[in-house]
Amino acid sequence: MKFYRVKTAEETWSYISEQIKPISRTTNLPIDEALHRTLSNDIVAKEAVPSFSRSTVDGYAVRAKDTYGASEMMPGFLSVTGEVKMGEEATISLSAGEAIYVPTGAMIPEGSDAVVMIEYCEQTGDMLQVMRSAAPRENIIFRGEDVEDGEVLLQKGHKLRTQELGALASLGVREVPVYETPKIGYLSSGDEIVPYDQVTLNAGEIRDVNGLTIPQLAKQAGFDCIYGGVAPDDFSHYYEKAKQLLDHVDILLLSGGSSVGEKDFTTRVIESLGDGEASIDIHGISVKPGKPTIFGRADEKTIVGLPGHPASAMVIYQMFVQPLLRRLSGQRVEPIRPSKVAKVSENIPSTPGRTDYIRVQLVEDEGELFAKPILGKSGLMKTLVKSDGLLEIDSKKEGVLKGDQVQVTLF
Ligand SMILES: Nc1nc2c(c(=O)[nH]1)N[C@H]1C(S)=C(S)[C@@H](COP(=O)(O)OP(=O)(O)OC[C@H]3O[C@@H](n4cnc5c(N)ncnc54)[C@H](O)[C@@H]3O)O[C@H]1N2
Ligand code: MOO
Repeated sequence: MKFYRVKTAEETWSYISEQIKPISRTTNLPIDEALHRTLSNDIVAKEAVPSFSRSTVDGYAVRAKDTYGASEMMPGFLSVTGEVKMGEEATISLSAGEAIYVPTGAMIPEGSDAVVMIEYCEQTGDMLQVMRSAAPRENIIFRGEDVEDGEVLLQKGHKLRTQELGALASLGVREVPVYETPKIGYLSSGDEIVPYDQVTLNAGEIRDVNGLTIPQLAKQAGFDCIYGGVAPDDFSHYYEKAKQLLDHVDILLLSGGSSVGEKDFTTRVIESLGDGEASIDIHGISVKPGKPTIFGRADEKTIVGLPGHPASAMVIYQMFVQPLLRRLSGQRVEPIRPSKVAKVSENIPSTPGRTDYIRVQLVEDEGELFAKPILGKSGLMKTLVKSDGLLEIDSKKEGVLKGDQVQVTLF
């Protein structure tokens, strides 16, 4: 038995962005409940923001050209004809040679195209001395300068952060159409795996580490994840557990049994799931760690077979499952991952043709940041405990050299 349909890391990302479609269910949510959700439609502004031109300073609204040449030595003289009150309409308009007092945020009167700050003015009775010239548009936010009426403010697929919610609030949008969050199911497999809260172990048993780490990573990214327990290395029991879970979720994550051993049933389980078509699209990614990873589909739902080794499962989750979940939740663009630039502390060889994810610790030395490889087998959790992030060595390289500058993707 061999791996088949092995893909490179790049081919796997293309598969995710091209073959995986966002889940179709959408809902409308009040904006104060829509943080981190993804828009399922464009948001078109139905009004301009701001709806009136307003001053950004406390000062005098003027016609810019009336102030040209004004300086402390040669002030310009204007006559003050009134003031605009906060939150009220500017009822008077401004003519040549006139100035009207405006506080910060107040409406700019008709006829004015600039505001001179009070620091550069001196008012005596109705007479204003202006000691600095103002350029047209200076100190004014114009009507529609933030958002124009009819403008597409946000596009379908945009993930809503606090600043987007603020922009929606300014527009008076109270509800937004968003994709439903994909429901995730997670199931561990292996005769040796016991629940992680089991106090004593019998010979040969190990605790379900992935059953804790993977649902926690999903939770940290804002997804709900149903934990399905542990399936034994027995096709029909494994199949039954997976089938039950699949009925309630949009995506199923299976851990273990993804390799090519006699008891590695994950491929067969995926192929048998679903009432209609089921397929294995990827079996093996040319990466280290985590080569025995599976991407398949059954009943138009995505199923991922994660490698059993805990460090491999976490790396594959970070590099491939997380983008897959974002894609399923309708996100259009890949967000920028938090990363740090560091120098490699020692030569790290790698095999061309395979993308390596090296677990690294970031160490500061005399003001410089170094990426120190934490080498070790992918069954060892402590390699991840000691690490701050992953250094990717792409498949064309034979490694990185001591002193090379690299980007470390942080956990
Ligand atoms: N003949 C080959 N054998 C293996 C290959 C290969 O290419 N040819 N690949 C190796 C690599 S690399 C990995 S990674 C593993 C992945 O195998 P599986 O996905 O089939 O995982 P298992 O065999 O079920 O488990 C591997 C290892 O991890 C432990 N494990 C499994 N599940 C959990 C869990 N939920 N929590 C903690 N630990 C878990 C399991 O006990 C095994 O020790 O295959 C290699 N073999
Ligand atoms: O691909 Mo495995 O995860 O290296 O141990």
